[in-house]
Amino acid sequence: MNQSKEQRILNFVLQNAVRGDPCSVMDTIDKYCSQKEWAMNVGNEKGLILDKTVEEANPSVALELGTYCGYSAVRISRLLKAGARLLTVEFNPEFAAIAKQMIEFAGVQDKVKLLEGPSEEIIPQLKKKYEVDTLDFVFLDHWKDRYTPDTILLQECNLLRKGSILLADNIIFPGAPDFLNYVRKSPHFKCTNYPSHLEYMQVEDAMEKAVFLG
Ligand SMILES: Nc1ncnc2c1ncn2[C@@H]1O[C@H](/C=C/CNC(=O)c2cc([N+](=O)[O-])cc(O)c2O)[C@@H](O)[C@H]1O
Ligand SMILES: [Mg+2]
Repeated sequence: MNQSKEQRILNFVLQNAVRGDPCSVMDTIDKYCSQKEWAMNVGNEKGLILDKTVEEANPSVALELGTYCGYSAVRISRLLKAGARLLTVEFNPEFAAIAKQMIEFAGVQDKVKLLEGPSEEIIPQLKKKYEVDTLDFVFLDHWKDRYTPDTILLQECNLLRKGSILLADNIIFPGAPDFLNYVRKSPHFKCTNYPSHLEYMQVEDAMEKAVFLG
């Protein structure tokens, strides 16, 4: 059975990146996806916005929705302080298996916990099953029509505290119009837009930061 694109990306990393070096893994994925096969990793341009936002949040507990191949899980976890952790959620078993290997190869497995399942089921389990009090940082990069319901669910589950930072990918392309409308109209969020470009393409995109005001 011929390999999936995601398997080809992982193999390229295993054969070309430096084991235990997160930057090498990120650069190798970016090289493959810009030169060989496009894939929906956040990429290096929007990745820098992600880096700055993670550094601003300096999270003890971070959540990512939509692990895919693990590119942003590696990107985020490499910046976490000692003892901090990233919980990343992925419901496609094939992608989860790829991401697990990517995270281990990068050497960040001690900081990352990959939770396999749909976000709508996992979010309500975070407090009791995964011993989360509140989330300091949330990266939204899963199906775009899930951004709003999951943001509401995070609030309903009391997982956000005053100052929790949400960062959403793909505000322009593919677009998350209902999410943008929701957070910008809500009195509970202070929003900032970061214009950028779609990963590996000369297409306009943007990220939106939404700080929870309590
Ligand atoms: N409710 C849920 N719970 C858990 N995992 C879930 C989930 N919904 C989706 N996922 C997973 O998150 C990833 C989806 C990303 C959608 N991004 C995209 O569709 C996307 C598309 C483009 N694009 O088309 O240019 C560019 C981008 O940067 C993109 O992020 C996949 O790995 C999928 O299995
Ligand atoms: Mg994305």
